[in-house]
Amino acid sequence: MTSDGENFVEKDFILENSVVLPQAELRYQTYGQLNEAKDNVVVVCHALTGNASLHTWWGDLMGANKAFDSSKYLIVCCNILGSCYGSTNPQSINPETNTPYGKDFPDVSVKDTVKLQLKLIKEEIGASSIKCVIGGSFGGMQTMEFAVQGGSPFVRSIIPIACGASHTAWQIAISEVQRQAIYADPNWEDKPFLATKGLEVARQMGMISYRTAHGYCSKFGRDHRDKDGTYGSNSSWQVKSYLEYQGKKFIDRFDPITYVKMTEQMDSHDLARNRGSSVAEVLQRVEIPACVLGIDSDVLYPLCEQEEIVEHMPNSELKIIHSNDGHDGFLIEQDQVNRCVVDFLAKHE
Ligand SMILES: CC(=O)SCCNC(=O)CCNC(=O)[C@H](O)C(C)(C)COP(=O)(O)OP(=O)(O)OC[C@H]1O[C@@H](n2cnc3c(N)ncnc32)[C@H](O)[C@@H]1OP(=O)(O)O
Ligand SMILES: N[C@@H](CCO)C(=O)O
Repeated sequence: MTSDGENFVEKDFILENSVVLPQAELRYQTYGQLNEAKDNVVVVCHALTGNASLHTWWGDLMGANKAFDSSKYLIVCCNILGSCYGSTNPQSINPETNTPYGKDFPDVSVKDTVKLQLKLIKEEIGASSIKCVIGGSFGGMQTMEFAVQGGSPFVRSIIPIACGASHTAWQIAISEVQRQAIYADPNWEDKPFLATKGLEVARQMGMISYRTAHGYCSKFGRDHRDKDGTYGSNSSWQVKSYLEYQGKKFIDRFDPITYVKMTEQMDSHDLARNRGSSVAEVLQRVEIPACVLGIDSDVLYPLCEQEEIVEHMPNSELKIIHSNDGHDGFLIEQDQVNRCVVDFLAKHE
């Protein structure tokens, strides 16, 4: 049984920074049914621009005997608080002003998103425990946070993919230049939802960081549009055309303020913040089984970050996804991801 997507609503939701969201809505979609013991829930967390419709972006992992087998599990895919795919976000109406929040949308952290997702799983879904939490990139950050915040025995296992224990200076830098592109748009000051040129450029930068030199060179080479093969002022590199296309496509599904706020939310990722110990100590306390997936060509969240997690988490193993395509390998190499998830879930039935 598949839901069309529903919203979990929490009144007066207190954020980590003490700001209160009068109405915090979280979009989610379910596949399958809760068993009698209420312990067959698999939670899937999506990446930066993803959504709760799991089948639209990880479809090859769904079906009989695959990772997300809805005849065995109740699969719950949760949106991120602040995302423009159905949850409360900068376009939502601020009940205090009856106008969209816009830039006044409060800062939401990964801890806040997971706090709300945990409430959804406990109060609305009614799970007695979660069999496994799985996610890549920003979804991996939420997965790690589930393990720490949800704790054992409620969260029984995790599969974080292509992420680290905290957002590093490298990742913050890459987020920041994307935000700077948006701030440089002439509309950002007074009509920020219309700062779409900046958003296009931000997405183009993102699309470079999600891939590799090898991937770009083998896909586009030095091809340009001039049919006669000459290079001149009217020619356009194929890679330029690709990035422009990706930028244009993106502004139909995202807005500049949400992009700024969502990338800032990723930057908040730090398992150790306000937990009175180092990242290593926090990881050492996560004793549940964990299968940590890294992509060998990922330049954005390099393998050393997944190795660090496995070094400290006592019951974890590292599996490597082989790809020429870098960070987006978790979306592209679906067969490899599927195999790792199926094997891990079978081992920890
Ligand atoms: C887990 C999550 O939450 S993320 C949610 C899903 N993420 C996304 O959708 C992010 C955006 N999409 C992507 O990043 C990618 O499409 C992936 C990862 C899903 C798949 O990657 P790929 O199959 O390698 O697609 P690729 O990056 O080549 O893009 C293909 C598109 O570029 C277009 N394209 C390719 N070359 C060119 C070119 N030279 N000029 C113009 N356009 C081009 C294609 O026509 C195609 O268009 P379409 O998407 O409208 O069909
Ligand atoms: N392609 C992914 C990359 C970020 O992990 C997205 O757009 O969400």
